[in-house]
Amino acid sequence: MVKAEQVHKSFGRLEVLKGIDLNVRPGEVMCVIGPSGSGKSTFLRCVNHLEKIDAGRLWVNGHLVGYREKGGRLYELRDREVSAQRREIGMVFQRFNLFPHMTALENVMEAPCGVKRQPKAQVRERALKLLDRVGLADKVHGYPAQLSGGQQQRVAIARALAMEPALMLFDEPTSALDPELVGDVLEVMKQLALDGMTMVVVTHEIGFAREVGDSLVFMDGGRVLEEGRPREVLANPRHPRTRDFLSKVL
Ligand SMILES: Nc1ncnc2c1ncn2[C@@H]1O[C@H](COP(=O)(O)OP(=O)(O)OP(=O)(O)O)[C@@H](O)[C@H]1O
Repeated sequence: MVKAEQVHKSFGRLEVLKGIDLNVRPGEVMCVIGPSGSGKSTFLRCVNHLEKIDAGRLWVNGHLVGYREKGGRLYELRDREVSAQRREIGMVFQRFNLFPHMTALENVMEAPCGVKRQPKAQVRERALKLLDRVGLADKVHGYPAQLSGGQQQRVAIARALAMEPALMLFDEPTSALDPELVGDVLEVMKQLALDGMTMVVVTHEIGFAREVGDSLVFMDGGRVLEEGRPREVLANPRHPRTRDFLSKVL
């Protein structure tokens, strides 16, 4: 589902990813932790075609990101090919990015996907089901300003799911929330994982990583310094930088 081989990415002279090797198999949940500026978001953005990698190879949902391989040569993808591949990926950000002038239902119905070509009644039906799935059946006509941060984030998750993605990316989805609202969002994410969704989750929620993650990755300085089963990494971090980081967040 996601396979990174020696992925490098720089912004000008700042090298942000310095040879990332990672593998997320179908149905797996990979949680990524690490200090601020370690390259976690940049990696997710590369997976979602929002940034171009400088070197290495990155496969997402079976496609080589950004390129088509033919006869041993690489050809850059056209915009519509990139769009088609991006529709197989749902992404949820720290900030919910909802349209403020649209209700929860309208926000989910607006999801950028092939669904748009379906009859409106069908799109609406599906959006209602998704809002029910994230526990917001009674809030479908609420505007973002009338919803709590946690409810807005659950609308954002429903909107990402409307594309029927094969892969969900979460970039610190609970960091902007008041502590008492975090649990509901994590519960929705846990349910998704139990339903078999493949997920990459950048998070500071160590409890979620321990309980739900199939693997835990520690990134620092643009490198993966440690990767393993969450319980093993958390109980017995091998790299001193992982140990140091965990001692601050646990
Ligand atoms: N578009 C950009 N242009 C220039 N520099 C960037 C850009 N995006 C990210 N960076 C820099 O790349 C580095 C890694 O940023 P990134 O957001 O990937 O880190 P992170 O581990 O997700 O951090 P945080 O936990 O604070 O979100 C930072 O130094 C950041 O300032």
